[in-house]
Amino acid sequence: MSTEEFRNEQQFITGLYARLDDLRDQAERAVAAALKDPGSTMQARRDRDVMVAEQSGLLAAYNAGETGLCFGRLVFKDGADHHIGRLGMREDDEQRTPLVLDWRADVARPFYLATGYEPMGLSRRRHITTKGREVVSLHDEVLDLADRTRTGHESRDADEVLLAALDAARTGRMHDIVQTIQAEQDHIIRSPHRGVLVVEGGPGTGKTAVALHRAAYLLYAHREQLARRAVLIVGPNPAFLGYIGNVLPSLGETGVLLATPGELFPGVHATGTDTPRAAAVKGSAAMAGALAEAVRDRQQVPERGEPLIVPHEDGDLIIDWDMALEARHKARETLLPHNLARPYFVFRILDALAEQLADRIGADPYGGPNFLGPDDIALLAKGIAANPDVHATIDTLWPPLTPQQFLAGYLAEPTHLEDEDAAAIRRESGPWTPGDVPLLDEAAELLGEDDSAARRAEEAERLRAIQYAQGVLDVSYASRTYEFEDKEELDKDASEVLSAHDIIDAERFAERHEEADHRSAAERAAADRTWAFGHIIVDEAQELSAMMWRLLMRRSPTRSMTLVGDPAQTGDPAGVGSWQEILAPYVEDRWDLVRLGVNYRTPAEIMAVAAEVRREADPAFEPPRSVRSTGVEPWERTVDDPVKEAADAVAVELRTEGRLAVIAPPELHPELIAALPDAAHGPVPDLTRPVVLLDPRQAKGLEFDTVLVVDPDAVRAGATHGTNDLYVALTRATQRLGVVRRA
Ligand SMILES: Nc1ncnc2c1ncn2[C@@H]1O[C@H](COP(=O)(O)OP(=O)(O)OP(=O)(O)O)[C@@H](O)[C@H]1O
Repeated sequence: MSTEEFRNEQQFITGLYARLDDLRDQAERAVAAALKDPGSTMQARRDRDVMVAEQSGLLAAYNAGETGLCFGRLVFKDGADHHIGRLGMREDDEQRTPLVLDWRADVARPFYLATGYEPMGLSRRRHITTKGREVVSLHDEVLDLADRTRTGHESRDADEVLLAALDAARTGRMHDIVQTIQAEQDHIIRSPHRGVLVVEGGPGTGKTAVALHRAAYLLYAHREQLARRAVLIVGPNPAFLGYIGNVLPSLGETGVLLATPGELFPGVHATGTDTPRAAAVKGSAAMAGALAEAVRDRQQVPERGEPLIVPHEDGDLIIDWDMALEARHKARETLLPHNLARPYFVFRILDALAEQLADRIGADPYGGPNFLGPDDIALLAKGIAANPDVHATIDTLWPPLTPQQFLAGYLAEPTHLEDEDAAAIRRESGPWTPGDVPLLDEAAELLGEDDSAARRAEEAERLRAIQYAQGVLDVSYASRTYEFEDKEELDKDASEVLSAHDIIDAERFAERHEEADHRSAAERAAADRTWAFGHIIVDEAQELSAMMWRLLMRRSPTRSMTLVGDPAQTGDPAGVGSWQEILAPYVEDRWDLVRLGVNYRTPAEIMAVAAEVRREADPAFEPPRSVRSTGVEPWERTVDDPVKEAADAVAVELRTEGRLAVIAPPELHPELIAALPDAAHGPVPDLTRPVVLLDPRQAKGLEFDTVLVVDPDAVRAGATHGTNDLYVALTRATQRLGVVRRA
């Protein structure tokens, strides 16, 4: 419809894109010029790195703005009139007049919250739908009933834009929802709650969408702090991370680390899998105690009456029960982790051995004082300390340990567990599993890193940086004295004019510049086990084990977290049942719970089938209310050959638009792969392909236009939480569901 209103809007949007092109150009040129300049001094290089990082961030945001740059407009009763978009932009004039407001700005809030009852000062709200740079449609809602002006774009159905988004064919990648965030979601996204916020809701209620938009909002509202400390988003599996990976970049945000729980120990790739029983044992809180005991077991003393004897040039050295026990007691008394307490043990033994040798060599046979002077004894001690056999023997008692060495040894011979539990996790070799990752982290805490060499190098670098910073400050100070030649004037003004010298000392100056590391905060965080994140978001939080929670809490000393999940979808045998149980050890009852109750994904017809499955376990179960009903009933067939039936059904369903998933228990996959040669499959399948084969666990968090669930009885019987897995599988479709049952 080409009304004048429409033409005006198009003109505005065209102007907006022209401004975007300009800004993008400027940023591109700035980055290109900076990269060309090698930087003559260290300072220049650091400045350049900061600039490149800043401008690259801007560039990413401008590129993200290309689609759906502006999607709304708010006209207030008082005449104020604002366009709302994916990012905020200003005019290139002296006042830097706002052209379009970032959706996260406070002024933009009525776009999501205003209603006829609560118009929040609005007279009219407009949804602008664009395709590329073209305006496709306008939907106006009149919120001020006294306003009689009509544009010809007034919408009869307020949810038209939302329903169009929900009905659209899926692409295999999640999209942002900035244009249609609903009020209940907006409250969570912008929640000022600083501690742990739990968002609970059934399938399709937008938990993932809300979590991601909350990350974007927090990065906007607390940019300074969060850009430095980074935001961590934990998702259940790599396919899921691929599925959600575009949402934040599409909102112009890149300072975020996405990881599965199995990726949270730097340097370890957890490619193995545990049996359900092993996963449950490894995930249980009891493991923390067992590992702590096992570390103590690695701090040994010789048997009583069976001392260790080390041949030495000045005579045999004897490490006996008494000596080692006393040294161990002293080392443990420090309360330091194993590797950091180890030097105390070693020095104590070396001292005792030196004393032992001195007593023997210098002893006066007639009972007089020892013949040896302090210098002789020092020389003896030096000889002992330089003897590699002595160290090798001490190592057998209190060995330096890496988390990997320790855990591999522990898994080969698990201790401090019930026999059956120990048997379930025993493993001589093989790759690390995701269940091992929190155990490695626990071990790293118990052992403490022996990072003395790295720390020495770091300290040397820091001192060098301070020296350099001192030089820079001296130059700045010198230039100031030059400006205030008159001594009197200098004294007079010194109290009013602050220079860098007054504000920071060299040490802080150096630290500030260290922050200008070439890598982004997210990259640095990924490589650092001890990184403290500014905020952590956990999706499918119900899946994490008690041991995994210990790891995550270590990464979040401020306990600034958003956890989203649905206990009814728990699949992992080690998943912790209740939020209270998860959180009480860390924050007691200082956490907030909010619920989402509307299902935006699954049509009512499909949800009714899924709810029946849930009711087997929980007869009172009420599913979240579906926003849509499509009139298309799910089908179910019982056949002798479910694989053939599934392949035939795929051929039929492929005639409709969008993506299709075949969700089947893992044991059926080889046959299904043969029957569906074009289907994407494997641990990280390409979700953008027309047909994808998944097992129910992989399907977590994903969605498709059409879903075929094959052999549901095997899904239900195949896992600890088989009914939950089936429920997850049945709730993945946005349009059509078929179930192929084995006769
Ligand atoms: N306000 C909204 N506007 C448009 N689409 C929305 C909105 N809220 C949710 N959706 C869509 O609904 C679908 C389900 O959302 P999401 O995956 O976040 O749900 P979920 O609660 O995490 O589901 P599950 O627990 O089943 O994984 C997605 O396609 C999402 O984009």
